[in-house]
Amino acid sequence: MVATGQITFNNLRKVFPPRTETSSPVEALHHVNAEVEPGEFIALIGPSGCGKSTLLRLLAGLDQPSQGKILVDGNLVERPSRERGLVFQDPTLYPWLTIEQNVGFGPKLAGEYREKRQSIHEFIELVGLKGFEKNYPYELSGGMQQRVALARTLINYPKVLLFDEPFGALDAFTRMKMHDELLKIRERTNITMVMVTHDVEEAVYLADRVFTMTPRPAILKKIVDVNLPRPRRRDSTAFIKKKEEILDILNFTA
Ligand SMILES: Nc1ncnc2c1ncn2[C@@H]1O[C@H](COP(=O)(O)OP(=O)(O)OP(=O)(O)O)[C@@H](O)[C@H]1O
Repeated sequence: MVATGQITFNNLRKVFPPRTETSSPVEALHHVNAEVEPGEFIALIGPSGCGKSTLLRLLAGLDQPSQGKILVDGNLVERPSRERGLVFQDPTLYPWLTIEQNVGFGPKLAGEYREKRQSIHEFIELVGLKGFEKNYPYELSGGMQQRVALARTLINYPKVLLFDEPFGALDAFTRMKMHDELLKIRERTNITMVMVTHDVEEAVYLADRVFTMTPRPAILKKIVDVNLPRPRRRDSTAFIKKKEEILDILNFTA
């Protein structure tokens, strides 16, 4: 099987035009160059407003770079595609549809519901929601709703999964559980994952490499290889050292 989900950021720059006649253009990304290997887990971390979401939106094809380009498996990213699934902090499920119908919504629109019926159930099981197929979103906890959002994206068999602070609204215990679920899904699917996070611990727990970004205009300051064996222990000396290394790069004292 050919490994897919390789990403190239090539001299990427994004400048937003001035909002008013007296304001200046905002340079959100300044010549970002990087490669992501198929199946890699990348965390993007940096201060608020530094351009992390902008980078993710460009990768999703929701916006266009001012200069440079993004390639996925050698193909130019020009528009959104089911090959690049996006998961936000807010799961935005359809409240009037059951879990099964939410996950099957995309396939239904594409006229593929019958072919994908089995996959819909497999993905619901994969995210740990077997038995909740007929429930409605309001009957689920925040963490469970986020799992539905994940299953709804996975049903498209994306090559790349993009996360914008997906667990930011969850309590600490649920978040830790979701981390392990996500790593299990990655092991099973080998999908490349790119996650924007504010949480250094989350980045070190999940990622193979952490891209640290500077304040505006965001440049990739340093790429940190996490290089810790899995499963990772949050209380191990090596884990704590890695967190400190990243906090140092971001100019925070640990
Ligand atoms: N559509 C837009 N028009 C003008 N400026 C924008 C637009 N989108 C983002 N920006 C600006 O670009 C900069 C980067 O924004 P971005 O949302 O990417 O930051 P971020 O690192 O994700 O922030 P946070 O961590 O707070 O979510 C900010 O200064 C923001 O105000």
